[in-house]
Amino acid sequence: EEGPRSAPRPGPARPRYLLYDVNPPEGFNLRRDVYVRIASLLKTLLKSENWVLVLPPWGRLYHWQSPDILQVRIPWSEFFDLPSLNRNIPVIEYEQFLAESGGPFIEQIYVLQGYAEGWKEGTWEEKIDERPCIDQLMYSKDKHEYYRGWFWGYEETRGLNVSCLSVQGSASIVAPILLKNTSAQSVMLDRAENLLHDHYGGKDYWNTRRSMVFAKHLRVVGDEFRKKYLQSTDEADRTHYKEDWTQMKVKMGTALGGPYLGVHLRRKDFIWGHREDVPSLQGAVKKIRSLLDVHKLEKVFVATDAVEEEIELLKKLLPEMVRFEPSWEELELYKDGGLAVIDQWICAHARYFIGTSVSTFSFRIHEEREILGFDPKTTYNRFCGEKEKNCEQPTHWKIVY
Ligand SMILES: C[C@@H]1O[C@H](OP(=O)(O)OP(=O)(O)OC[C@H]2O[C@@H](n3cnc4c(=O)[nH]c(N)nc43)[C@H](O)[C@@H]2O)[C@@H](O)[C@H](O)[C@@H]1O
Repeated sequence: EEGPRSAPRPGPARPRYLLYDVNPPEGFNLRRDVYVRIASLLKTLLKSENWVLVLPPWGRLYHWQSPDILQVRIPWSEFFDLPSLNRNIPVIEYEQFLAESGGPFIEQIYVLQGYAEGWKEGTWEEKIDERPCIDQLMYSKDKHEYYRGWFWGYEETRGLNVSCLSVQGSASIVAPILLKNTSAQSVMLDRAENLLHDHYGGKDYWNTRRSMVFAKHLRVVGDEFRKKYLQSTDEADRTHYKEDWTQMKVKMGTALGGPYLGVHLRRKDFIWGHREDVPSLQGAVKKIRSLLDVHKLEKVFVATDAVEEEIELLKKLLPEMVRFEPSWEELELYKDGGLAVIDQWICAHARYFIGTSVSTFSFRIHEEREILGFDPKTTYNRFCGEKEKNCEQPTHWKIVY
């Protein structure tokens, strides 16, 4: 058999486990980006040893504020298709790690941090060193000398060793430390967002990104909504999807998209900071109306995290807007993460898309549309703030196969 699935795994039969976590305030779609960085580290490790990536359970995210539902210890399979991830790199869920490794212990934890002294201007160099911890540790020793920590809400998990690594560089810079400086069977990198991409926008980047296929049950919900409320089907829209991402390679400009405008309107913390690059609701609606006109579209699908008051105002300003409004049962079933996926999936299938400045939620929609084969002109668009002088549009990151 050919392809990444059959890639040989050198080394002993028993794998070593790589775990990671991200700074608590970071959101869902920033975390998806950190996964891509860690996946390229794992690819580097696999060149010399047998490693498996343990997927960090989702939960306790700042933005997941829906009341009355418990959103911790959520496995990746609730949002993503595990077989698809496994066609890129070997991954397992945390529960499987617990079962396989026989215990709640993570042998070595490295907390990644910057350099206390910063760096001198104009002298950027990649480096990594074991250093004293700068910030107060989020781990503490219990009476048995084991380390306790957040561990994704798994209260029985313990760390055996915790130390800090000052790092300035791309993900694979950690590889020599994992291969030579430690013999721990399981190693966790905390604050993994401190690592940069090995090669942003390159072939490995896109392979990993393409492997992050949304879970089928969420895609089905999005597809049914498109059909029912937006007259959008894959046949009519020329968005042909293959379940196996390794078999999918669409020529740019092939996809037409459904007869609607897709909008991602990020609010909450994006407006609380009074940022110049985010529009008022009136400004956004004005832009939406002009786009509907230019592209001769009648329907507009809006994905937003706006608070109830703002939604009410939006409804007044734009009565024809279509949104995915979950019932209580749907919310409980899909959770805030699943609703984000459904919104993104519907925006990804629109004839034309416009998003919010520097929101990773919008960036992930750009990528999804790039995978589906949309003309970049219909994708890399964002709202401008009313007072913004130089409203630069998002960069086109061309897919590489
Ligand atoms: C200020 C920064 O903002 C960054 O947010 P940004 O890139 O927009 O995007 P995310 O990292 O996804 O975080 C925003 C979260 O808010 C919710 N959300 C935002 N827009 C929508 C929407 O249209 N529909 C639905 N269903 N949910 C939405 C959702 O839970 C999403 O994961 C954070 O990642 C950083 O950690 C930091 O907080």
